[in-house]
Amino acid sequence: MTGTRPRLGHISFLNSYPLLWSLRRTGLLPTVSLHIDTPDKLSEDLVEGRLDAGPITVAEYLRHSGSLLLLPGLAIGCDGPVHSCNIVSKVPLRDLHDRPVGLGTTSRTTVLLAQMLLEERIGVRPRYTPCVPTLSAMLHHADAGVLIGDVALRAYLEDGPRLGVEVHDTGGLWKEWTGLPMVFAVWAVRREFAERHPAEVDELARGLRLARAHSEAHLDTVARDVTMLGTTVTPHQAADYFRRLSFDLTARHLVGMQAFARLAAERGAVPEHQRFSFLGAGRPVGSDA
Ligand SMILES: C=C(O[C@@H]1C=C(C(=O)O)C=C[C@H]1O)C(=O)O
Repeated sequence: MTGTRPRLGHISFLNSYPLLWSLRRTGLLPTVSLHIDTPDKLSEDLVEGRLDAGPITVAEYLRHSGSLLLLPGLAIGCDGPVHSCNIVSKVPLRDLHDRPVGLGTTSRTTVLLAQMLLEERIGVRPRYTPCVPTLSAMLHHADAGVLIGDVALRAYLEDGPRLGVEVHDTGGLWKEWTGLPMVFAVWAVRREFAERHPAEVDELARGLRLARAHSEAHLDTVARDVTMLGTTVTPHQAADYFRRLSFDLTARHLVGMQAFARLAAERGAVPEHQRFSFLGAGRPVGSDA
């Protein structure tokens, strides 16, 4: 890559380990400046211009879509239960009316989805409160909580059953409700950065898609390597988890994202009439990965 090294975000959760595993092997890593953080921070950094490109939680993308271009073929989503975007609860969800529910501060999309599910699907109106994203904090301060990432996965695999709390999978609940895939995060580049550095950004987008495809072709090997992260997740659990996640942004995922955008707009949580603008739309892009 010539001159500019794009400042690229990377999510510090297990869900993004396959991409990092591949970035190390497919040659893109030395051409970028990688910033690893939680999705809330990365989204804010991208919107405020401290990053040039990277993953952004869908709720924040919908709030700032005018200044961003989506990178095709990249997402963190699911088509059914995902195991790491959960409502954990001491009581059945239908008993949460007027009860405190903690919203984990690392999430912007799952916390919105959980509110839709609780209010529009289950029919309760809890009292929401922002909360440190750990299971113990949630259960200490509230009757239920919304958690994402590794702590949510651990709640599903170990802590929930051990502590006797219910773990409700928002990906699964969304699928039962709408029949659609759910997209939690997309990859985007700042529009003005893409206009100033078109060649670098095309190369970045192609390199990321190549890395995604490479990791998808080697998921069992990637899952075996998770033991090096010091996580309690076993390679078998990791392989199952990685296969639940959708890393591609397919036409069906976009339909799911549109449905989420509509419901979010009805609640006044994001602007109405979203148009998703992709990098390369309207002009020929070099060869595709
Ligand atoms: C599947 C996940 O997707 C995520 C959920 C996000 C959110 O709720 O805002 C943001 C980014 C992704 O990390 C997860 O975190 O486990």
